[in-house]
Amino acid sequence: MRVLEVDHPLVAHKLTVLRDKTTPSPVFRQLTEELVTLLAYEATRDVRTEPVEIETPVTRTVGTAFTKPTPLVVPILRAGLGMLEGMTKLVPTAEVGFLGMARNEETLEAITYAERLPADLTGRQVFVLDPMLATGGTLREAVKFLFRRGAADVTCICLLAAPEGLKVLEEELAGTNVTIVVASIDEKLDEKAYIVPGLGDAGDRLYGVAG
Ligand SMILES: O=P(O)(O)OC[C@H]1O[C@H](OP(=O)(O)OP(=O)(O)O)[C@H](O)[C@@H]1O
Ligand SMILES: O=c1cc[nH]c(=O)[nH]1
Ligand SMILES: [Mg+2]
Repeated sequence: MRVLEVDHPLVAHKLTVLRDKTTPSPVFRQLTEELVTLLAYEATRDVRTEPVEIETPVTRTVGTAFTKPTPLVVPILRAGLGMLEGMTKLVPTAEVGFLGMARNEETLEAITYAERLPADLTGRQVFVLDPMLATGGTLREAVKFLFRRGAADVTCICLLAAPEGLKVLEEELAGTNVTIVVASIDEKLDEKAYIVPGLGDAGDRLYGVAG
């Protein structure tokens, strides 16, 4: 497993506004999209491509195209949905599948309540979108599920990660082809397993408090 913390002033600035508790939902949604586009630029560095011959107005030349099947993007509902637009802007030909997962706030166990993915992911490159990597339980289950379906490699794009959650993933996903791309590795988790300093509940800040 590889972890890449993206160090860029634009990322740091947008993240600061995102963390601010006075930032309202519409701005939060816009900034999430913008941050994902910046992170996706780094996260897609190893996307599979092949040479393609094209004709410019001047001459024939060889360019670059995505290898088929194109990457599969998997936002983890709810909060990951806020990252989808930012990703598909950059990779418009990607296919999109969905995983609905929620962390039980008492047991901290992640449950899967929805799944809409191709049955066979053999050899596929998958990009998982989830803004928060806290205890790591949600991403651990999501990534294991994708490998069981045959995925070749999985890149997770997150806004924030806690060191505790990264440690869990390092241990449980050791030796697998997983990359975590994150805007910031924060300090720690608090007693409710929220990321500190964090940004609060990403799903609630994007979409309002869930019933
Ligand atoms: O690393 P973990 O400890 O598993 O926590 C991280 C998960 O918690 C949040 O989702 P949540 O369960 O709040 O669902 P939501 O997106 O519907 O708000 C977040 O979006 C992650 O999916
Ligand atoms: O800080 C956290 C932890 C889990 N989920 C969130 O949305 N925020
Ligand atoms: Mg939530």
